[in-house]
Amino acid sequence: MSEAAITLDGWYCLHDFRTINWPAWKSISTEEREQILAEFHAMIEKWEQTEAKEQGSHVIYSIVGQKADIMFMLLRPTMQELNEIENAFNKTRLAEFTIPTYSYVSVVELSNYMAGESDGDPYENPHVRSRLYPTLPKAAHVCFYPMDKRRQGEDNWYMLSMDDRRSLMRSHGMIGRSYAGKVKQIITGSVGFDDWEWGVTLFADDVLQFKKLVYEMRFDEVSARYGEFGSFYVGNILDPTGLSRYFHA
Ligand code: VOV
Repeated sequence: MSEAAITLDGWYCLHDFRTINWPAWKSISTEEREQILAEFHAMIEKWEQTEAKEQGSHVIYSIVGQKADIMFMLLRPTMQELNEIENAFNKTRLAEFTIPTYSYVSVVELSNYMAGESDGDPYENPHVRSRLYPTLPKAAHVCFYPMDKRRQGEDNWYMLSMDDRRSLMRSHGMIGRSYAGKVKQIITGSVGFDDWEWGVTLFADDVLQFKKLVYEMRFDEVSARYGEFGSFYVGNILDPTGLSRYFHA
């Protein structure tokens, strides 16, 4: 048996995709819409308080194309809290005008492929902590997709030695690092939680950098040979003002 990678696991993560029932939303009065949005904004204020206390984080994006209209990405210390938020949203009036379209459950993950020698508990290391328990960037754009590492015939990631995987991941990391300041990645592990092995969430102010990064990685062995990918979702940030504009009928 190959040596398993050791993961460090941080906050639990829910990507919640909804489609808006625009005809139903437009059919109600302006006054009713305002009441519904006030209830929704009050819920977001609570999320903001949680984020300010560094007990979780969230972002909301408008999704481009027909796979979904809106995405909530939520980070919380426990799976229970994620579920409570999901249920609380489902009980708001606004949820009556949304149709769940896709969701992804995972946990922020760091693997030990690039870990250097360092003493002590990594969970006490401030740099590691900032990656495991991140405040999500409020970047202009997001790109989300789930992925697996292939297990087919000669191309079985899970049969490679630790040294081989480490060397492949080093090359991956070098490409990633050349996008420093342009793209920020949050890798969430979902083995045992959802249908794919990882969720990849990328943040950038220049949307074209997603295409450049993902394309460049396609030629790198770890993606070219071992990467399998699900559907891609790309979106534009919705801050509180943007949200009000978004729901303005
Ligand atoms: C901004 C770019 C960027 C950077 C800097 C970066 C760096 C790194 C490092 C250093 C490491 C390993 C240690 C750790 O930190 O966990 C990883 C790990 C990982 N990555 Fe990555 N990645 C990036 C970006 C990046 C992208 C775009 C993708 C999708 C691949 C593609 O082809 O579409 C990806 C995937 C992953 C995955 C699935 C893992 C876990 C693999 C495993 O088997 O455990 N990643 N990644």
